[in-house]
Amino acid sequence: MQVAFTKMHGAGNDFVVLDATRAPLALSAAQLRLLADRHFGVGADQILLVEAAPSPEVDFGYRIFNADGGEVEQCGNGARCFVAYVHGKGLTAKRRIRVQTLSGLIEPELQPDGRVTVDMGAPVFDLPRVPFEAHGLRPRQVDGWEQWPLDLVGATAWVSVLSMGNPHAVQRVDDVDTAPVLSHGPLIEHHPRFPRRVNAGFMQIVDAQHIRLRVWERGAGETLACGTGACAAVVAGLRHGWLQGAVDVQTHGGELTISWAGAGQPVRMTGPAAFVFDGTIDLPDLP
Ligand SMILES: N[C@H](CCC[C@H](N)C(=O)O)C(=O)O
Repeated sequence: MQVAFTKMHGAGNDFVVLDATRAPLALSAAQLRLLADRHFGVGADQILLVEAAPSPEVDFGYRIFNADGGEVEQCGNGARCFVAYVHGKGLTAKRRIRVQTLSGLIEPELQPDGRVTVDMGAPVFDLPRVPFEAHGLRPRQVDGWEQWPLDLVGATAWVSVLSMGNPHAVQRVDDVDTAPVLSHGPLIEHHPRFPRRVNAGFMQIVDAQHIRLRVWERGAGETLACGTGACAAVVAGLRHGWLQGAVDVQTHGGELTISWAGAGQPVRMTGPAAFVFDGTIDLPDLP
């Protein structure tokens, strides 16, 4: 099957974007994994599907699949690329669009300087909705908010737990360059307390308005940037009282700016979105 695609990235978090607005596109998990494969396919952290509006209240549908082929609820860097894609490809003349995802409505907006701002919706702290199974665990209160102990092999990670539509476990570290991202990241991702797995964030507080962040992503491994991970880290830092106001998040792939006005309010993320190339791939039928 010939599949046309566009390769994009948001701060180095890279995507294969597929236009399914004119005809539905049903790919198997094996086909999605092949598309994301950096040796046998195109290569990407996630596959983004652009779909026709599922209801009159929104402009488009937006589906996200990790490199492992699993569908997920939200992708922040992808949301910025999404609006750049639909505007750049002439699918809309709007610069602010309403997009339906599995986890709800988001509103990305193209800014005059080419960066994109996204209303990512409000964070969720209700542990069963993350989901996180806390029964039998005793949290510790750190400054303004709780952290939960995760028993890893021979170590305990104390994490702040929340959802940005997708699950996040954020821990504070002294130096992201020496943080155990590659060793502890997969252990946290697959920890039994997270029945749908989890994205593992490692946050270094530089000052009240600057952090450095690395994220081991569910279904993709360490990425150069994670938009929802940046939102989750800043929300955790604000709740703990370590951060204030709009926060610049430095990742290996670039810089994001995140702000949150508090409980029940949406998180706003601003950052880049880049086109890389268009292509087609002859995708084999893989069940
Ligand atoms: N790996 C994530 C999905 C992609 C999120 C990330 N690429 C972003 O920019 O938010 C998950 O399984 O929830």
